[in-house]
Amino acid sequence: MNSDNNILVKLNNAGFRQNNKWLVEDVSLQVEKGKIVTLIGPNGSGKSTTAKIALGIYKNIEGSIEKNTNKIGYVPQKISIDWTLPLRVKDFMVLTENINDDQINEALLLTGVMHLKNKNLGNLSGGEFQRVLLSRAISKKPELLVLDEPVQGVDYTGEIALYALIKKISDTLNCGILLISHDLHTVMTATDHVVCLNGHVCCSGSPTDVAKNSEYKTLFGEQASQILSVYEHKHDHEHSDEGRIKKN
Ligand SMILES: Nc1ncnc2c1ncn2[C@@H]1O[C@H](COP(=O)(O)OP(=O)(O)OP(=O)(O)O)[C@@H](O)[C@H]1O
Repeated sequence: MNSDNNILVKLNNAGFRQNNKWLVEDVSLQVEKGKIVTLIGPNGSGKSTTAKIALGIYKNIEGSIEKNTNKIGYVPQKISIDWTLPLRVKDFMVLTENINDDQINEALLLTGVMHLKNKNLGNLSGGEFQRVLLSRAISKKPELLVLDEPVQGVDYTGEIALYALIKKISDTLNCGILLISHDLHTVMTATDHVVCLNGHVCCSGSPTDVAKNSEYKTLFGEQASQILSVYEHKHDHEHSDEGRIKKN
């Protein structure tokens, strides 16, 4: 899976400056088919800017970007909707995407919200709305999916379910996902590679490696790395030569 053929987008020392200010600089990362790469970092650390660089939204970037697909789905961080207008889910889906009813149905089925197809957008819960946004983004079966904080307005249980759904989408469509998240706790469960930003790349690697990294601990506090204990396999015993368990 790690061959160059699988690389969907690659940033090489990429950065973006505006009005003589670096929004983010020197970011190198790649997203491959079927893999989830997560950007974490404090507010204003350049996560959305990095996602927009990967999407090719900014011109005149520093460094370079290699994009090997144009089949891209995007859930932006902010979306402006006039909530007073009656707008059904199925109408919303076709507002920006040229898709037919079969594509709408397939996307809504995958995200588990088929039953909301004729519901008014304004009546959805936070979690339901995020699923509709995901449905719209996957309706054309993208190879690359960029999700900027897709668990906004969702409670803790809902967050876990949404991250599980994102993993399911990655597995089902075999698409690469660039995910932005504030949520260190749940993100650890469904990501292959983490890039920790603070205007530049502070550290990157597997979730376990990043959580142990001293720069990560400085940014998020010692407590943040303790969350890993929930996920790490605690080997509290030894095995005898015959494979039997010897308690420590
Ligand atoms: N269009 C813009 N013009 C000028 N500065 C900008 C612009 N967009 C973002 N910035 C600044 O660039 C920096 C990085 O912003 P960015 O939105 O990428 O951070 P972020 O990590 O996604 O933040 P958050 O977690 O708060 O969403 C911030 O200091 C922000 O104020």
